[in-house]
Amino acid sequence: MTLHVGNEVGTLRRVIVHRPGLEMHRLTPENREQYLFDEILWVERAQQEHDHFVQVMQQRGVEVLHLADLLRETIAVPEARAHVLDHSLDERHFGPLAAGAVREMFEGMDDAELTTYLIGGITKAEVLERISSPQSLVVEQLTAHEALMSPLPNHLFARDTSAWIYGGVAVNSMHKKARRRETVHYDAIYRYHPMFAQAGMQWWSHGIDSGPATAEGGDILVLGNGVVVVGLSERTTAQGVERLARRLLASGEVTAIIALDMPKARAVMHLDTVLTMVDEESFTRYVGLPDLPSWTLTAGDEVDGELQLVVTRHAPEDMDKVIARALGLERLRILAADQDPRAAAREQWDDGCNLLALEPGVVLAYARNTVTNDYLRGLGIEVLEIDGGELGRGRGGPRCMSCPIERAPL
Ligand SMILES: NC(=[NH2+])NCCC[C@H](N)C(=O)O
Repeated sequence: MTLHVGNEVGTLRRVIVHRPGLEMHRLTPENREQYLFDEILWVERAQQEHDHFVQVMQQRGVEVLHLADLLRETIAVPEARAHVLDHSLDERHFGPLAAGAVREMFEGMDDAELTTYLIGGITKAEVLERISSPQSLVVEQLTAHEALMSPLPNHLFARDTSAWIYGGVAVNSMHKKARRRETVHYDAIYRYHPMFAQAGMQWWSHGIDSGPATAEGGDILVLGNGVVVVGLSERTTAQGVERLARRLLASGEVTAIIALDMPKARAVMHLDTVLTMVDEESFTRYVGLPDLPSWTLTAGDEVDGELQLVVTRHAPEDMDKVIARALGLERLRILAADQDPRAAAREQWDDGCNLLALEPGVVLAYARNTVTNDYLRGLGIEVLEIDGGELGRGRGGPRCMSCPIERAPL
């Protein structure tokens, strides 16, 4: 089996997901916003919904890997364990007084326990159950149930933190502080986990040291035909796209990157909240999305060993044409149910456009978006539904909750 994602809709073979756990129990009405959730979750129900999500994929023959298993198996490698702790626990976060003692505490945990707290974060009270209080202003000023290490509830949205693009992986630098430590986990998994360490894939980016040059997987669509579409969004910056584009184009695996200039707003925080692919020529597109200006990036000359990029601007009204041309199509088939703008906005907010294709013309969707789903069915598309009443509270649907690592070619 090869790790390769050369398109958005070819038969999905292997995918990484994350089942909600301890980290979701950490969300409160006070902190949910800081953690990018619009509501707190009924965790047990969210887990049931997630189990169903996984089951639907498995029934279609998809091999589903769980982030927590991958992380646990990764930190079983001593070098990987040290790498994760080095990048998770430095004194900028814990202060010079507590950092040593906290590190020792984590080093003493077995792989399963360490995995739980790396993802779930740890409170002051949980630390003091294990070690006597270090002399530390950082620890001192927390109340018992405040987090000494923050939880990572957005690991649920596996799509964003790493993204497979053709024969390589981009380990992404995350825009929001609440998500930055997620990158450490994926970085370690792809470097050290036995499934990936010898796989020989390309690394399109090392988010762990990319800082403000952010790019997130929800903004990246691998169209096929050597083309990638990227959203310049609330989360993905032009700097991030340039860095990614340079490596992609230098490899020769990618011939063009189309960057769409998106509105910067929470409701459309990533491109896949408004545009996803359903089959080789069809896209669901949110009707409220205006035509966007775009740029095509292609390879230029090499100057002093560095590939220069050619940047070509396109007018908003050419958006679909630019994408169609790159795909070698006459035109795109744009799918958007006919409904009043408020109803359409409600379904977009509930991830009606955030579809995960399991094969061409077969998509996974939240059941609540009845108008969109019925409309797609009317066009002969097979829509597999899951409940997302709880899962959707952090604003993400089936596409966001999945990180494909292998898809069949078309
Ligand atoms: N690819 C996506 N649309 N991801 C949705 C991510 C939602 C998450 N709560 C965030 O704000 O980051």
